[in-house]
Amino acid sequence: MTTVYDLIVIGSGPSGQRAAIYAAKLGKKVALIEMREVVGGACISTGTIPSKTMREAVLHLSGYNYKSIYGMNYRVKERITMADLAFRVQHVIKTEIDVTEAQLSRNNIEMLTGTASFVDATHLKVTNSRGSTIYESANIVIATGTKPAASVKVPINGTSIINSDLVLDLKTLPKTMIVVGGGVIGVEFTCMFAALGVRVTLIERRPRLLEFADQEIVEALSYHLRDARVTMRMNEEVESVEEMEDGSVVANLESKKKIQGDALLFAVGRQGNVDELNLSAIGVESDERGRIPVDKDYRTKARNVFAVGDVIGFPSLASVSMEQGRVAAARAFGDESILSNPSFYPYGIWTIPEISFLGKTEEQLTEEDVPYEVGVAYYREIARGQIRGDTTGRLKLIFHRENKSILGVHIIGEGASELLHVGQAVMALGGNIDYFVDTVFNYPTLAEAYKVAAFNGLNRLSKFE
Ligand SMILES: Cc1cc2nc3c(=O)[nH]c(=O)nc-3n(C[C@H](O)[C@H](O)[C@H](O)COP(=O)(O)OP(=O)(O)OC[C@H]3O[C@@H](n4cnc5c(N)ncnc54)[C@H](O)[C@@H]3O)c2cc1C
Ligand SMILES: NC(=O)c1ccc[n+]([C@@H]2O[C@H](COP(=O)([O-])OP(=O)(O)OC[C@H]3O[C@@H](n4cnc5c(N)ncnc54)[C@H](O)[C@@H]3O)[C@@H](O)[C@H]2O)c1
Repeated sequence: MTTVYDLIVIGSGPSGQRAAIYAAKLGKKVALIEMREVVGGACISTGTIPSKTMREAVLHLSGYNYKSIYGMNYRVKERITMADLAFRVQHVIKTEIDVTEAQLSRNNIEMLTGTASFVDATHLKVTNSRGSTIYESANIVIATGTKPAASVKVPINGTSIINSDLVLDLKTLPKTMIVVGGGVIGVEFTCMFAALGVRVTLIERRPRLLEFADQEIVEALSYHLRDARVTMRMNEEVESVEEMEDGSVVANLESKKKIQGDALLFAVGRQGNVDELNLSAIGVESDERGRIPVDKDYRTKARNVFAVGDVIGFPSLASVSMEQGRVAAARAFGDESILSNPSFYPYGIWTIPEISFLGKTEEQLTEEDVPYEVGVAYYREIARGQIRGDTTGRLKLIFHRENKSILGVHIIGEGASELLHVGQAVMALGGNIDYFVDTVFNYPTLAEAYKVAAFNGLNRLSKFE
């Protein structure tokens, strides 16, 4: 007898978990298929959680946040090892897995272990070491995520040539490191290794890093990278990578340059996990990056099959993936109550210093001929900035010149990702820049930067009145 469910979700990362839990809350019979031994997806095992925990350990042990107060030689631990970083990461991974398992279990979600593939649009085959079983469901959510993109010309060996899944497998901290790819992953790890004193060369084929972020903020980040002795090679493409006899690594660039380092991190994007799914059985095709096309409700061409999270492409964030999972599960059962607006989705980039933003960039607004003005607050003018020792951060508000509605919030500096949510709430609730002027903020806090930036912007406007 085939077991029948109301919803089957493939993949237990953030998007799959939220889809499964939302459907369970609607009283549906739900199963979650996961091919790994543990739940949580790339988010908990190899992506968000390990990298953000590693960053926290780097900041703490290197004393990074206090160097401007106690001097450049201040550090909590003299010789930081990869084992120091891995120790903290393993602890957080374990607790996150426990929390996730408990959530799934108390919502009565049935866990099926194995690799899922489509038989047709309502039947899935799940294969594990004990064999294959067929399950049936009227609705299916694909939440299979991504893996690091690979190249035959880059021999990943797990010791000196690695991808982001393998960073914590490095036995020792290299003295010099090559990072290929100036996207979020490449830049975040560049910052962490540079803060540990590693001399990093970052190679990016485009003219600038983090293309989707506001240019002024990226320029500020580039200043910090150079200050941390990072060499940036923009407009350069890595063609192949070689292991040398002495154990070092050489990146061969298309421009015929050769860059040598003790280790190389290959971070040139991600590839959707679609190979095992047998998508042709349901008439769905993925693109060359393994991304599955969907409509605004996350339905694929097979109308009862949804796809959410990284496997559908940009922005590929854990935060957004969770929301996509929730929306897809709701739509599968005709629930239109979730009114999620992608224009208010935030971006948090955990560089050092961190960057966070939402809404439009100055470049986008210029392109769209929107009349805007900008208000900026520098952390060095904010008492909390001085107290925390971050005097280089800044918060930029972009607002409409005529109705003063907020069009974008862009922050670089300590606490940026948390601080952004103040601007997000005001934007989402339809407030304008006057809100910040008329509101009393706790003092001394970084949130005060909103008020300073609003005054700065309004002062610029008043020059035209
Ligand atoms: C290094 C790194 C750092 C990141 N940092 C951040 C961050 O700071 N903030 C942020 O918001 N996002 C961050 N992200 C992105 C975030 O991790 C992803 O957006 C998120 O994990 C996507 O969730 P998902 O549910 O789509 O897929 P995943 O988390 O990838 O989970 C997919 C699951 O599906 C399973 N699966 C795949 N195929 C099958 C199959 N056929 N059968 C059964 N199971 C299958 C996989 O085993 C996996 O467990 C980071 C990513 C990386 C790589
Ligand atoms: N803080 C966060 O939210 C966070 C953190 C990490 C990852 N992520 C997600 O993970 C996803 C993947 O990140 P990513 O950085 O791997 O991918 P990406 O696609 O964002 O960046 C890859 C970069 O590598 C460059 N590149 C490609 N081939 C190259 C070559 N041969 N030589 C030199 N440069 C080359 C590309 O031009 C691009 O800028 C992102 O979409 C991101 O949303 C999010």
